[in-house]
Amino acid sequence: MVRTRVPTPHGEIFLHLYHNNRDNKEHLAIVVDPAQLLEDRTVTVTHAPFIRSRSLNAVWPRETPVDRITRGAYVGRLSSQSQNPSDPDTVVELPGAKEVGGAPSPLVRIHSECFTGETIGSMRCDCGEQLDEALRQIFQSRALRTGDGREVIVPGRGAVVYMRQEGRGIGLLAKLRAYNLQDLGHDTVSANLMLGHGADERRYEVAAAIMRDLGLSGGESDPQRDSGIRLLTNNPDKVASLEDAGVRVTERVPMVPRTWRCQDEDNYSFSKKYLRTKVLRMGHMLSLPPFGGVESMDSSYSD
Ligand SMILES: Nc1nc2c(ncn2[C@@H]2O[C@H](COP(=O)(O)OP(=O)(O)OP(=O)(O)O)[C@@H](O)[C@H]2O)c(=O)[nH]1
Repeated sequence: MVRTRVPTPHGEIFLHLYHNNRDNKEHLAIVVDPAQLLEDRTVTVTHAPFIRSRSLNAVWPRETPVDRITRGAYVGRLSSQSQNPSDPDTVVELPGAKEVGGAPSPLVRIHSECFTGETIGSMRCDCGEQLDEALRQIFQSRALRTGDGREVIVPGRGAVVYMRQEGRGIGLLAKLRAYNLQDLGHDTVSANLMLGHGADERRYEVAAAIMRDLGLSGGESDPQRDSGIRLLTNNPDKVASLEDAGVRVTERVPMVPRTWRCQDEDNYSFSKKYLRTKVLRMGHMLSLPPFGGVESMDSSYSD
């Protein structure tokens, strides 16, 4: 596993790159945890547990300090406290302030690769905006009240686990073929089935393993410190598959498409069939907007 640090307009994020023995892909975790950057000691923010990779921090047999630095395990800039995943419970303190409780659980998005939506801005789907919106929400700070009545701003924290599962797992070439079938009038589910694929071929065991490695599975040995995660998704299969794989999801946070939030009917026309298919054929947990009319759905193919 390799980690690197990336400054962004929002702040800094850590990229963790994972290899695995299930598929031949390099999956990513995009980790937002301000505790990792904490150097200003006028405000002490510690979290329980830290979003910290177990496999990265483990010392490998016979590795030299240089080996550790190149694979990203060098953590010299961090405090000894923030390196220790068994630190005590979340405490947010200002000098003289009492303890602050109720810091929210980390916010996590399991995001599937979409070259067309994320890289070239295709409006056939909402994948690009979902990635941006997930990071925006993860970075979002919260105000909490201290025991002595003051407000403390707690920086947002969480992760995007970025899975290389292009086209719901069928790959880019098959997805482009599916687009051609969609242009002939079929919806996303039928197009996949006509190509001999499943409606959704994604699996989530590798994502769950990455979350376990980051301490985000809710499987901490001490239940007092185990806050579980809040998961950003509308997809019931994703929630069920992660829970089956041992991840404790304490809250599902919906992702409402931008065109629905902004009642942007013009741009909704590009993704209308895609979004309606998610709700009507894939069971995504969203209420359709009261505008945009009705697009005919395929019924000739079923799972
Ligand atoms: N096969 C196929 N895949 C698509 C299409 N459009 C986007 N995708 C892929 O769909 C995946 C995103 O999945 P979605 O079903 O949109 O959303 P989700 O991740 O299941 O659910 P949320 O967590 O609620 O966003 C990415 O891998 C995209 O590449 C399409 O028309 N056909």
